[in-house]
Amino acid sequence: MDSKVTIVEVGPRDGLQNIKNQVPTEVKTELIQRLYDSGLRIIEATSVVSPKAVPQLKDCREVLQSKTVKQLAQTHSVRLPVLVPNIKGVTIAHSYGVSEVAVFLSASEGFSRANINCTVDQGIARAREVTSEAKKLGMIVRGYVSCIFADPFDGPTPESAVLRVVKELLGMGCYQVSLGDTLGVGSPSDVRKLIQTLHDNGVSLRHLAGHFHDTYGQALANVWEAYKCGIRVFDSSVAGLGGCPFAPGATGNVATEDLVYMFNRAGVTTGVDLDKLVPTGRWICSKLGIPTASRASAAISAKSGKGMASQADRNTNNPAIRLEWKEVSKSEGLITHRSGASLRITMNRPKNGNALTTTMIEDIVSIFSSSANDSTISRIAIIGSGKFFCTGMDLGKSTTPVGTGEPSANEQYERLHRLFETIDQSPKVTIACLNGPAFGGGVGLAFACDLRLATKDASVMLSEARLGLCPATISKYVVRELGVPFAREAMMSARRIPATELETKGLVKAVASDRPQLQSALDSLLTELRFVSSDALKMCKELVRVSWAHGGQQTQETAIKHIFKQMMKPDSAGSHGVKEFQAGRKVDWDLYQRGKLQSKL
Ligand SMILES: CC(C)(COP(=O)([O-])OP(=O)([O-])OC[C@H]1O[C@@H](n2cnc3c(N)ncnc32)[C@H](O)[C@@H]1OP(=O)([O-])[O-])[C@@H](O)C(=O)NCCC(=O)NCCSC(=O)C[C@@](C)(O)CC(=O)[O-]
Repeated sequence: MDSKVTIVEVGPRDGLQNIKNQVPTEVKTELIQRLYDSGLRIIEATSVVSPKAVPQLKDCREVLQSKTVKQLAQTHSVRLPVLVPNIKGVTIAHSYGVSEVAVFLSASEGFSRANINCTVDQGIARAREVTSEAKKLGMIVRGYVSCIFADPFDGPTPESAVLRVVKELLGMGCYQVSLGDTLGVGSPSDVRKLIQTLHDNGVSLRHLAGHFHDTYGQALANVWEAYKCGIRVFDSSVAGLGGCPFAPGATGNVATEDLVYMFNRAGVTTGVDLDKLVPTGRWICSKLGIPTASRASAAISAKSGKGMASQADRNTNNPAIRLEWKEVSKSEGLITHRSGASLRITMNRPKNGNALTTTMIEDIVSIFSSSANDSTISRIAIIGSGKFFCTGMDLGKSTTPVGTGEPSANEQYERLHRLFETIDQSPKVTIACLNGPAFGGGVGLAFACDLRLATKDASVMLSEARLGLCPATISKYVVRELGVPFAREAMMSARRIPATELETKGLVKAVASDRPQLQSALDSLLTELRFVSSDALKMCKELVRVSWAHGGQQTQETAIKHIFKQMMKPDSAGSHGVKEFQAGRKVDWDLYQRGKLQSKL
């Protein structure tokens, strides 16, 4: 078997075409450069299609005339094909000096109509025209056939339909046809059967490429099977990005990193440097704010300790997620800032590890209580200043009530109970930002909150037993969040549990490399949360609370029914959200809330 394969990197086109938020042109061109630097030598740069159909790639002209693309094209060491659907696309591409285009057809009617607004026959006629024009202009043309195994609207695709389109594309002058499992539903046995049929009907395998999406986790296996059948060219996308806006439910392409890893292990040359490609995948994911879909990349990053950095990078590199915070109050040991509908409480006794004094406890309770009825506030974060998040109750000689007997013990119990219960019962989204270690009551603060972010140096320690105490008032929240076995072990060992361990167990949402990145991760999370309704989250919190406390009992059923009725009301957030969904609009719930309040004034 030939021990060399060619990879057609489709990340900048297929990978990005379905991303909702507009990716800046500079990011797209930097991605192309980085892919080139990783050794990829065929990179589909963009598509020149209707900006209404694919708004994400509406900056195709800017990409094509960018310094990066122009310089790369001049080196003649890389091919930068561009996807075009019609003569307009070829003409535009040609005017920007493009020397290779790709035409695309569907083997099935439903997807053809959705994707290019015509029947398969009309698509073939259009592709013939496009190919002929492109060749006249001196370009080479690649062909794609989509939906080789199934169509999202029509169901399974007959092999005869694929054969027909492949033959048409080759007949009109495409030098190669890429077989697209657009839905990502095929498995290796389907791949073998189809390739066999094409081969038996006179299609040379030298003219075929594989393009496998990974919806059912079969993409890499499909590549391997196609390779064993004799295919030597594969399309893939860095970090497994991608998906077609017209193929609902389909996920990204096979990840280039996984492909390279697999072929490297098999001694098959790809020309790609995995050590450079993996950071490229991490980088683009950080820019898009999404995790990688590449298993190889995740494993390699974890091994080199880069996984956490990538999480942090993902939260800091995006300039759009820096929020403006304004100080709104300051008291002994606490500073409160506000940004829109979010509050951030900073425990500010760094010299004492932010140990909780009576005043601090009362002030925290007061902030949470007053915001509970304030519909202009949707989210509350709590963070520490200095090295520690919070070292728990103040155990100073003159301040601690430990060992002082009944009346002060009762007072302290009431105070702590009120603190944790007020946070736990808050109808707002509550977020603990562990900027450093938390001990005892500090751990309680963290686990009475809904969500947690942490720096990599943060940790939690239920240190009480070392002092002859036990995590009494906080046990309610700690046991609920940690689960019985882990909570028992954490209490009994009184050991330091690092943020990374908490992250692995899903107890911390993200780990940042340092404090500035923690702040950035918080800003990013708060921004994400604007797009979920605070009313809906209040109901979600209630559902979780009731299933924890009364799971399987009538109380739970009654509460669910009550929440369900609230949700279905004509003036509910749900009623607005569903209408906006039907109109194809994404709701910024902070703006919605503000509008609602203004209309009441
Ligand atoms: C095919 C059309 C154009 C038909 O769209 P249409 O609405 O039938 O045709 P139209 O000619 O009336 O064009 C509509 C508007 O688009 C403009 N337009 C028209 N063409 C272009 C062009 N080239 N560049 C820029 N603008 C263009 C045109 O000027 C007009 O603008 P308006 O007058 O309304 O302002 C449209 O449906 C379309 O652009 N579809 C693109 C679909 C697409 O890009 N899908 C994703 C790629 S395919 C894929 O991902 C699968 C693949 C390849 O990866 C393999 C696999 O996995 O299967």
